[in-house]
Amino acid sequence: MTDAPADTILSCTGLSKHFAGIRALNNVDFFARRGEITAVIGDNGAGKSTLIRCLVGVHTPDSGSTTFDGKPSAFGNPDDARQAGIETVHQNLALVDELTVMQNLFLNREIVRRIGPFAFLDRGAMRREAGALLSRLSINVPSVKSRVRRLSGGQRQAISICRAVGAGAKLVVMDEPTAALGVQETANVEGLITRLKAEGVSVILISHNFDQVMRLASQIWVMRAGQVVATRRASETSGNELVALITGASRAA
Ligand SMILES: Nc1ncnc2c1ncn2[C@@H]1O[C@H](COP(=O)(O)OP(=O)(O)OP(=O)(O)O)[C@@H](O)[C@H]1O
Repeated sequence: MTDAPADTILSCTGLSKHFAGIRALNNVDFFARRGEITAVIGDNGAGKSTLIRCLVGVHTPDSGSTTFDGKPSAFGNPDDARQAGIETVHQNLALVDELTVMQNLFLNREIVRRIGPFAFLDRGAMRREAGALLSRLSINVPSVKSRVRRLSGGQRQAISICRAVGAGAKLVVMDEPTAALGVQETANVEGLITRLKAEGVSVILISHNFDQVMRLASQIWVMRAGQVVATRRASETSGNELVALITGASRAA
């Protein structure tokens, strides 16, 4: 493959993974550059999610090596990846419906104030920080006190992404972030992804939406049957070429 460039934030070499007779990943080399949006595309079952899950500690690869932020990174579980600065925004959003926007943003990283031997949740500080984060990322929700179950799909997706940024992610991995959204909400979430990039956050985006990939990504990786079959700068490819690479009509590597 193309050698990983100096500004690589995450990479893997020779990554393989099988499940009970299915070779889901076969000797995959991949990299994502710092501060860029990197897309991974491919047909159903191509191995996109398995690749991402191996990179963020959900699956243990059978073989191969990975690096993150300049260091070897064999994450044993997603918490280790999170500690290192990788947040994953899943298709089935991990938000708690009955909690407020603020509570979701600070889930498992609540701000605590200590007075003598006592510890209190500092709701004022969390409200202020939540408000500042939403406004910095131009996310519109009725209030930080709104229950997440009252929000639209696009607002919920935005809160998930916002939580990743609030947690200090250097890299946010998104698996089909707009698959369930309408046109306007998709545009809002795409705007947010672009703002992450402007803030210097690196993004890996799995998407079936070619137009979206061409609009957002700088580098596009194409997978087929568990392998990377091509990688392209978005500026040097076209929707037609990507379709040909995905289906195997083009064998260019
Ligand atoms: N936990 C698992 N157990 C068994 N097989 C699995 C598991 N996860 C993935 N696979 C298989 O591995 C292959 C790659 O699946 P993967 O989900 O990575 O593809 P994908 O490109 O993300 O597809 P999609 O776009 O449909 O999500 C498929 O054949 C899939 O059925």
